Amino acid sequence: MALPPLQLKEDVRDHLQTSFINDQTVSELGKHKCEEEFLRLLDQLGSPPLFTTLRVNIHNSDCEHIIPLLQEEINKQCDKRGICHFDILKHHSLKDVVVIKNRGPNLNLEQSEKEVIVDLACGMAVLRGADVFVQGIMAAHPGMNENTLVSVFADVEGACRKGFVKQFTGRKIFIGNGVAKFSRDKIFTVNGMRGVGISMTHPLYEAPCLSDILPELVFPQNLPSAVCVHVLDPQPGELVLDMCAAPGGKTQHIATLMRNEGRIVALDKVKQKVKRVEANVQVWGMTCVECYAFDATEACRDGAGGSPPYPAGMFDRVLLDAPCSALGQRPSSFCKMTLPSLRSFETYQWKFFTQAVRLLKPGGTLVYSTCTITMAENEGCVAHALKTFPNLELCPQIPHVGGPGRLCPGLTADQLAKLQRFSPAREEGTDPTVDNDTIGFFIAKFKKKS
Ligand SMILES: C[S@@+](CC[C@H](N)C(=O)[O-])C[C@H]1O[C@@H](n2cnc3c(N)ncnc32)[C@H](O)[C@@H]1O
Repeated sequence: MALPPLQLKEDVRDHLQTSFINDQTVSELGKHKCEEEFLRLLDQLGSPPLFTTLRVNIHNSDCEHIIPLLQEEINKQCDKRGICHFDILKHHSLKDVVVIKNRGPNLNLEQSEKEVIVDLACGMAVLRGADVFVQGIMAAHPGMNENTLVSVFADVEGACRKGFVKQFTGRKIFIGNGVAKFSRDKIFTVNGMRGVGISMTHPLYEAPCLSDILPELVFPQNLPSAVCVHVLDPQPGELVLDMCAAPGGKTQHIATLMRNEGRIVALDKVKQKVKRVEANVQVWGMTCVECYAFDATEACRDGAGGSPPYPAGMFDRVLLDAPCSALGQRPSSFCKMTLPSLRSFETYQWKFFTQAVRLLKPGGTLVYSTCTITMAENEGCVAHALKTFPNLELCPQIPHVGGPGRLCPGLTADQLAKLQRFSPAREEGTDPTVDNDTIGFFIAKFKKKS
């Protein structure tokens, strides 16, 4: 293993393990297999997916036109970095997704004694193809000048102080080699330094760097997020609510599938983040979206009007891409979350869920999704929803490229088959594919009975 498994606080890990290795899973697979699967899951979460996916703008163009343009941009980038080109292919079933196979891990890289330490978020972005931006650099070897070859490490536990001079001996992981764009002095003494600080010429994992590539034509997005909006299946002319919209990737996708016809209400609690949603829909020329900074747990109020809150029974479709513990994100080396904060998501999500059900028209569609792996935030939430709201019916999903829901109390085999869980712990011996080597993600689709 080139990278260590995801490290969790002990009680969080125990909690997860107990819910994963439950009576149902043990009787189906046996305890040993369940334990192995859990370890595989933590291993995979520690490494980046081997595929990069981008959603393309099929409102103004199509894959046939966009792939050559994208190929040209990415080839230029590869030539600049001195790495081989990547092939870009259409996804086998999603008409608006293209796929790039990354490379790695490169286990033959020699490490330089000139080390650069970057913060964990920066390190995780590098593992998915980014360069090191100056803001992410925590420490650098005193002999680092412009064009010095350096080895880059991520500070796993956030223990390195900015500008630390000696060699950092805390927990760190090697993420590749690169060339410094500035001297150490400049990075730590000149105010307001920005831009690429280390160009990653030999990263542990090679993937294209996608920031700002053809923003009006492509949107880098994890595959399950794109699947989620296809499952919602919004139609031109409908009234759709995106309850937790920022940064707006799914809002942009909903607008595209609606061919910019109809009305989408996009809410997010954080005002600054709402600007990102606006920018992401504008860059694709979408004008059917209204964005509001609003607390979606209070989005339904009788007698309300044209801006939030809204009256019950108003929306044709609701997407609840809920705030969650985000334990499906990859790569992820270390999670500081405590057990009480992990557990707090279940109650928080329920507040959104009850509002979503009220806001939906009879006959309307609700899609609930998370980017986490816990049972309580996923299958547990669905079981609770079906018990609480007899007027909700669980629906099959199209497309269904992930696996079924995970065995748990309260859901039948038929119901689990209607859920879509993307689990990075793919079965032992199976090759990674774009559909099984993803972030951890969960989708449930409901219909409100008339
Ligand atoms: C999983 S992210 C949504 C990602 C988004 N759907 C996308 O695809 O780009 C969850 C979002 O919920 C927002 N959020 C958290 N609490 C909220 C609340 N009470 N009301 C509305 N949005 C909230 C967060 O700010 C965050 O942007």
